[in-house]
Amino acid sequence: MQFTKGQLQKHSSIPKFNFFWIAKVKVNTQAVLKRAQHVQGQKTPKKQWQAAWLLKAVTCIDLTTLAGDDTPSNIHRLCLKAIQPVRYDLLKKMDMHDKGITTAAVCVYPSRVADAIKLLNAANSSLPVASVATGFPTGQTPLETRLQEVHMAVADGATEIDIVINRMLVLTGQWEALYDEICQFRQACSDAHMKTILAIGELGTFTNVYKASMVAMMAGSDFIKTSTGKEVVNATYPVAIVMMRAIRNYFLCTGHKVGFKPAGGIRTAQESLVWLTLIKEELGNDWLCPHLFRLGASSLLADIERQIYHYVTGQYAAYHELPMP
Ligand SMILES: O=C[C@H](O)COP(=O)(O)O
Repeated sequence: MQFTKGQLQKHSSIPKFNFFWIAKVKVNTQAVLKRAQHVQGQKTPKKQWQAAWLLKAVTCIDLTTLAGDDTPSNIHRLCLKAIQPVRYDLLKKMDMHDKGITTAAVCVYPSRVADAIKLLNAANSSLPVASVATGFPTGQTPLETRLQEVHMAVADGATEIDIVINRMLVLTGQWEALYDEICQFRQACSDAHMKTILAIGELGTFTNVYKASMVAMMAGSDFIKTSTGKEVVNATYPVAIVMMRAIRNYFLCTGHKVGFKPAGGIRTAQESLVWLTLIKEELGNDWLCPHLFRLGASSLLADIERQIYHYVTGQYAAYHELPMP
């Protein structure tokens, strides 16, 4: 299940930096923590409803590999898994084999974009290739280098770019400079879908997370994303609530829907159900689709397929029965 270019929402004109939207913000930490605790304690769907939600989660995954030892061969295996994320016979038993279920995208380093494009073209697949860029994961390279990286990933065929923000600009309160930098990334992305990674584990406070979310959206991000997966703290529910409230407020102010991508440390099917519940409750059903919600994960799919196997067969799969990339 893929989205077309037409479904990707682009800001028709990038709104100007509006200091008023962030000037007096103060996040109520206790209220956020209480809400996060509540959502984790809620019951999640069971039986066939759980299986349906898990398939929905699969279609929202950016299947990721971001490792120093990535090679063309593991990128090829990743792409094949993204094209057929759940075993055909399991989908057939669920009568879902002809529904075009794929992950939302594959996500790789810029140097591996060409490998992914090559395999996907050979497999006649139009699955999007996302690439991290801008000095991922720290963003600590000169601006020119970061911009060049975006240009190169786009030139190699990435249609989605996951940029990282400059945390120094957040921690020193330089909001307008942060806006200017993200606007430059937006321009460099051209028609590519831009997901802005806040690296929430390094922003210090919930208030900074809210402000950075707002600035990233003002600068034309299609998605805001929690983390690189390389920080000590990655996707957490309290931070997600702060980011989702920023998305909601931005929508109320502008009428523009920005997507949300939690990433980093999401490994179990049960967690994916909590994420889907949270997005449904905080932002509504419109966000329950790959063009407004992604799960950035390298190993989540393995557990989801395992749970689907259990739902279909009543047994847990041995490792060799569900090969992973
Ligand atoms: O953007 C995706 C993350 O880097 C994946 O993190 P993970 O390996 O903890 O699933």
